Amino acid sequence: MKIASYQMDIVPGNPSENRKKITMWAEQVCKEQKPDILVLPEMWTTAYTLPTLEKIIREDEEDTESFLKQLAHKLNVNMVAGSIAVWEDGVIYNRSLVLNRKGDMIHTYDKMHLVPMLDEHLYLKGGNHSAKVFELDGRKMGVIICYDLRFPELARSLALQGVEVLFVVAEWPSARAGHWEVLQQARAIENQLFVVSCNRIGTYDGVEFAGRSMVINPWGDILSKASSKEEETVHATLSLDDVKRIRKDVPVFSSRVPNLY
Ligand SMILES: NC(=O)CCC(=O)C(=O)O
Repeated sequence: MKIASYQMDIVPGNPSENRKKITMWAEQVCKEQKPDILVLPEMWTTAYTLPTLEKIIREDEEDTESFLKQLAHKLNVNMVAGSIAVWEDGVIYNRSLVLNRKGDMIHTYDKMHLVPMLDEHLYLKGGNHSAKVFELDGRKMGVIICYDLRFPELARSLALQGVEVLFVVAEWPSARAGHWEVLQQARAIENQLFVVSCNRIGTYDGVEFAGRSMVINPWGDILSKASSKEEETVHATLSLDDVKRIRKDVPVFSSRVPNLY
């Protein structure tokens, strides 16, 4: 299974420019590499333009969900389309979207842990539905959003639902870049699954973002990793049978004693 993760800079508060960037990138990467899954970062239509987010979303002249459906269908590619700010019933959610090759929206997830360090809780509402598994090309996967990475219980609950690939879509700041790398490896090792991340680069409102998007195998090895400052695509081919093999060699799941903790 071939992955292409787009470590991009985001034009703040300008959904149409960001849609254009993604169209150009997706068309090129699909033509040259023929990936099975494209991955985008967190809040890629707007960046963290939190105080003006509602205005930006309401004035956006195109529906991003329809845009993504058309793109996935046209390119015959699955998309873990990062997350976007969605205005619904008077509140804003940070919502992750997943589409299959036919352009069907097969999964959504609203970020449940809002990040206090970026004041997200002052402007957004946290999701109150548990994270669920989705299937792309017949394999079980899950997606979490940025700060969610700090909560091992969430990744474990997805692993227990059978997830083999965990996507982490992010706008993770450089100030905590060390945590970004180690936590991804920890989630991959403890849950014996692939971790595929997509972080943004660039700076907004004085915050510099860390890049370093990566793909990690279920043993914890980094298969592919982007730089900290450049727009680039992280490519990797996932051998999904490694999940079963590693879980057999180190049988963590059958050694658990959840009644004791
Ligand atoms: N966008 C985010 O959720 C950032 C998370 C973060 O800065 C951290 O966990 O540290």
